[in-house]
Amino acid sequence: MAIIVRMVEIPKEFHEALPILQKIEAAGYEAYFVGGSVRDTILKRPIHDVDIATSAYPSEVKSLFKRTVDTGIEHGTVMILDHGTGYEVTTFRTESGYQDYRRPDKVTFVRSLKEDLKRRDFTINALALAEDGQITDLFGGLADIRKKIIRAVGDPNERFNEDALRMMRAVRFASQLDFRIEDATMAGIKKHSALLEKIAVERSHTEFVKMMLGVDAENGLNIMLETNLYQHVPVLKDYLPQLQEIVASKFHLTNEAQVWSLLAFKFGFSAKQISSFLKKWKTANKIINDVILTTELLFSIAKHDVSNADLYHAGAANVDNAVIVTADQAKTAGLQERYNNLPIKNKKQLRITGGDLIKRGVLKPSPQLGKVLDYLEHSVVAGKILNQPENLVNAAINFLNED
Ligand SMILES: Nc1ccn([C@@H]2O[C@H](COP(=O)(O)OP(=O)(O)OP(=O)(O)O)[C@@H](O)[C@H]2O)c(=O)n1
Ligand SMILES: [Mg+2]
Repeated sequence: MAIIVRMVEIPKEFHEALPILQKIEAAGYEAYFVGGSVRDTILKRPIHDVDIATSAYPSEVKSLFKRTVDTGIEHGTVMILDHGTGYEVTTFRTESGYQDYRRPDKVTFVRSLKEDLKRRDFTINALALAEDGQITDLFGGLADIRKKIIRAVGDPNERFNEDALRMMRAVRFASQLDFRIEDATMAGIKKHSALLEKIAVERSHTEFVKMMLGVDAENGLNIMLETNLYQHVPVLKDYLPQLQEIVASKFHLTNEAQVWSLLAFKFGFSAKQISSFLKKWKTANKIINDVILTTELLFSIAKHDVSNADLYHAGAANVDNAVIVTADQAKTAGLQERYNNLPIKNKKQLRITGGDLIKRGVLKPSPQLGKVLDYLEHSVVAGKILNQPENLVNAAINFLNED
């Protein structure tokens, strides 16, 4: 049955898991490495999760090993802890139902590798690697990797109806791997783009961010526009001209905060708009905060008017973010150095405390105290007062006298 196209050397990331495959095979079943790790092996890309598929049923897998955990038993996944850090082994399966466009109503365990590979999303993800280095390629995945093509396994319409997230995965792989999406697959995405709305925002979020961080993100974003996928994720549909502008620019982002900051800046969003935008995308609060600070700094950079207070307020990480998003050395020259040379980086570095001011009799405990400390903080950052206890005390006294 198997069309064996190629032998590869088993990468070191798989070595620890080899005894698992050998044990399953010694018991008379089949076992393979599958999924993204096989694709990445051939592409010589770093391997993260190692997935194993087998013809043995979950109960049979469990009987072969001492320590197992039912991590996803209802869809056939058992984690094996006998060898190394723990590996997930999933029984070959077919899926049916998909009434909600995201998960099958029914999973059927099968003994045939072919049936298992047939239900996978793209040919490049439908390869199986045996313990001896043989690759089973039933759908032309190896040729597609060589030609840098993302092609649905079988009928793209069926694949996208089964799981609409796969449309975002296609775009993400196009960007991450610098691949082209094959015509029928592309047509399938155009036709079914609206199904993306059935998918939990968190899942689209993950794929969107991975896409924007890929080597060919401009192309990924462009495919979202061409296929109308952008109309079926939160907020983007109202900003086509701005998105086209981003597509036409060159950007190389390195973290999630930068992704959202680039969009928020181009969309001209205020802090309040950023917050509402990113809540719709279910973004973590820490990221929202960084995006607000980075975007504010981006506006100052665009106006060629960056004060020390702006840099101080943004903080080191967001100064770096703004420099990367701006992607124009002429506009950001010296900003990071200016940040590093700020007299203080946060309020705690002020060489006087509220308690000190009270002890020295500058003022009594009162709401005034906070105002005085804010004034000292801002004046030190602006370079108007030296961060030395005596200078700070004198400045506090003057401030109170003027007030
Ligand atoms: N919607 C999906 C998700 C996954 N898969 C299959 O399950 C494998 C593992 O899925 P996952 O780890 O989510 O993706 P990877 O392709 O491994 O990509 P990554 O490198 O990002 O993990 C995929 O390769 C693919 O064969 C699928 O057919 N449809
Ligand atoms: Mg994976």
